[in-house]
Amino acid sequence: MSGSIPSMETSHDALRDNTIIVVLGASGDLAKKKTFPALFGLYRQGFLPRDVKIVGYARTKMDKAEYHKRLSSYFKTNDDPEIIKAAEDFKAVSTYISGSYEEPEAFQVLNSHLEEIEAGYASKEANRVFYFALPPSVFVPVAKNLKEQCYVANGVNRVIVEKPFGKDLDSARELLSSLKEYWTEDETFRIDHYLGKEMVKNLLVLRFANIALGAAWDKNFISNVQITFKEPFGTEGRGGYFDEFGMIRDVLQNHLLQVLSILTMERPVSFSAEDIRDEKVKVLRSIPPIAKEDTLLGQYVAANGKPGYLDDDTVPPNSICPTFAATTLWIHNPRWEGVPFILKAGKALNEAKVEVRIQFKDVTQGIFKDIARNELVIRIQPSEAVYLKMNAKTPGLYTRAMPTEMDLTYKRRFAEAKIPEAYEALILDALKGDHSNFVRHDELDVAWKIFTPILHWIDGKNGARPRPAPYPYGSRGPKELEGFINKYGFKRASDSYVWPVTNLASL
Ligand SMILES: NC(=O)C1=CN([C@@H]2O[C@H](COP(=O)(O)OP(=O)(O)OC[C@H]3O[C@@H](n4cnc5c(N)ncnc54)[C@H](OP(=O)(O)O)[C@@H]3O)[C@@H](O)[C@H]2O)C=CC1
Ligand SMILES: O=C1O[C@H](COP(=O)(O)O)[C@@H](O)[C@H](O)[C@H]1O
Repeated sequence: MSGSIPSMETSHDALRDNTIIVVLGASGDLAKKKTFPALFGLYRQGFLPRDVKIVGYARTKMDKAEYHKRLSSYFKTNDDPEIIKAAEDFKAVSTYISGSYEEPEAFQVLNSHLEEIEAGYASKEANRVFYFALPPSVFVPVAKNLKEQCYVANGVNRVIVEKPFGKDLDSARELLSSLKEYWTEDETFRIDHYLGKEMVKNLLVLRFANIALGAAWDKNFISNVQITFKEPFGTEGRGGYFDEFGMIRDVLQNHLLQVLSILTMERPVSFSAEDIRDEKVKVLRSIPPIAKEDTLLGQYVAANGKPGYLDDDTVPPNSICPTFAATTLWIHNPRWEGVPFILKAGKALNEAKVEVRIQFKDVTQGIFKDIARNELVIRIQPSEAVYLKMNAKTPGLYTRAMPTEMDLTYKRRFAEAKIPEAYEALILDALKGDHSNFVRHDELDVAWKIFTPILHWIDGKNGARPRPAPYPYGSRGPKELEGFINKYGFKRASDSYVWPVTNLASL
């Protein structure tokens, strides 16, 4: 079939029936905001295995009615009878067990509950998928207890684990090796939810299915690349968690580095998980640890009636944790030598946006004076879009060039398409046994190697801790940002550029 990508569409170990999905930490924030809504979305669209059962597990004591009431509050039904009916059906296949994360006896109770469900299966095959919506402090005891008390011999067992995977290279290695004592790499699905985002998944196709783009994808044509994450809100009550990690561990070391690796890797031999991940690891290994000089840190302060980071009661007083970070990475390989990759992310900024901006080099001057550079912008969210900023003749009886764009805005081009939620896509991949969009152990190792020295410097491991530059809540970031980006050769578009539709609400 023209345009199909065969190895992406098939999978060897897809779970089609006799499957229980166990959500551990079912009372928590992630379960509420992402895991259960995604499971419900998949259930409603008929993507979960036939006769699936979903079991919640956490310490909080809840009876069935209370648990079901909670589940109902997690789903948006929009008063649509079809969705309301699906929510009732989903609750009918959902049960809850409360128990500790440390005690084997509690997991024996969970196992008995799972066996009761499985006793009703027509065949002996039984598959169990365990989703860790849990704080990392209990990852290891839960992994151990599940393996020792809840592992089935006559079927497939899988664990889906959430970040953070450690705080630096040593702690990540320790965590990985502890989990590996109980669960094999093949059974483990490490989520980085950016790998489930539609536009991130599109990067491979954009790059390798377009010969014109592929031909210009190197140091000969590209001047600099920015990968930007902006959130318009602060930590707002999550400061306790955030302060322990900071912006680099929260977003750059995982989400933005994943985007960078797909953007810069060589063409994989096939779309199989290992071929893709081999190439990602290879390019990441060509990146040396980030230098202090290539780093800009910031922390938001009160402005426009909004509180500063230090005004959040859950943040330790006088914290110098960065809520904004920009770092420049260099890839020492023949394709990318000398091209700066600027990764920047911040909380409490002026807008919500995640995008990749690839700025091409100047055209030869002579017939043109001060002509704008081409830029390829890949907007990951909100409102997925790809647009190429290019120069064109202004229509009329004179010859003048103006910057314009070729624009692929999804809502216009694919008006009828439903863009899946990242967690829906990833849970479905885990059920199919497809690891392509999950993080392999060696990817994680090399990612931490790149970031650990700069994180240790920020943590004050080798001397005084750097103070982040203040920036007002709702601004574009620290005032030093413009100079920071310009020093890597970025040239801002001239004032004559008319930006493409930015009123996303109108699309
Ligand atoms: N929330 C989010 O938006 C995101 C979260 N994540 C990751 O997902 C995982 C879960 O996050 P989240 O749901 O926010 O976490 P929560 O703090 O909500 O914890 C989940 C559940 O774990 C139990 N729990 C909480 N603290 C402890 C503790 N100290 N010891 C033992 N059990 C505890 C609680 O259940 P009970 O007391 O009932 O057992 C709680 O409901 C984390 O690894 C997080 O980093 C990743 C991306 C986004
Ligand atoms: O992992 C995280 O990601 C979210 C942003 O996710 P998005 O899908 O809304 O872009 C971020 O808010 C959070 O701090 C971080 O832990």
